[in-house]
Amino acid sequence: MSITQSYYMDLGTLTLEKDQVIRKCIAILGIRGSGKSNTAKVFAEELIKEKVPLVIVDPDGEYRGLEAIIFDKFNVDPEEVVNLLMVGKSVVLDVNDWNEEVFKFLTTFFNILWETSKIYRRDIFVLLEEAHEFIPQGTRTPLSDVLVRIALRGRKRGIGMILVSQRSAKVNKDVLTQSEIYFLHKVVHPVDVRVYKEILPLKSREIEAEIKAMETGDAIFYKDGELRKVRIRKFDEFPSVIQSGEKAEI
Ligand SMILES: Nc1ncnc2c1ncn2[C@@H]1O[C@H](COP(=O)(O)OP(=O)(O)OP(=O)(O)O)[C@@H](O)[C@H]1O
Repeated sequence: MSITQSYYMDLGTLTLEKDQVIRKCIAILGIRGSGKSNTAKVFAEELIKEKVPLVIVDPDGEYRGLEAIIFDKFNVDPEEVVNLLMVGKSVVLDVNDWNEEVFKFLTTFFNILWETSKIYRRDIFVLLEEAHEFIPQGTRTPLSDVLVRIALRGRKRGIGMILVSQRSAKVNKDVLTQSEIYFLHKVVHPVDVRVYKEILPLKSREIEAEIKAMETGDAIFYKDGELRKVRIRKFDEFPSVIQSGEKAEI
């Protein structure tokens, strides 16, 4: 007798099939403390369980406890890190100490990832925490250029993207409006509420009422015209199986 593999991602009151999410662009938005990083971590954890590796760009050192290799020094060959992804390992790039070296590393890394995925295609995800910092609206850098290209054209090469941001209005508009799945946590600022009004097919009053009632972990889930209020489960910071919680040395 064989054990059937589960292809379902358990996110709390929401269950998604892996095939519904791979190669998609997913936006997770909300104010500080609304639970968006928790949502992103739960999502990442479920992808890893389904053998879909991620590269997580983490400016706040929040992505501990995942089955992933953590880099916080960038004197490594970016190609080697791309190769880890291509063999199915997830990677956290802890970019807390932001400087020119990190910027160059990320730019080179994502360009190599883009080129490699043309030849050696496998389903992977790029997760950008504080996405407005990397793909801002109205400003271009060599890094934002390659990330926007991946977000908009990555699907054909197997690359999905997860954007996490507390400043919806400051994220590159093309990428945000072309996202295919949204987790919209609480927002307060009228500029960010307006972004939700552009995304959701609801009346302004309805959106305002929904947002007002939201608590930490609550989100509006929106995908292919389907709209649901969901509650995301809490990420377990200390899972029983940690393959690599230490700093990476390669
Ligand atoms: N679904 C949830 N159930 C229970 N607790 C949650 C949930 N989501 C988040 N929390 C808790 O709320 C706090 C804030 O969560 P989180 O860091 O995910 O928010 P955030 O929106 O990403 O904030 P920030 O922008 O500051 O990172 C954390 O202590 C987290 O454990």
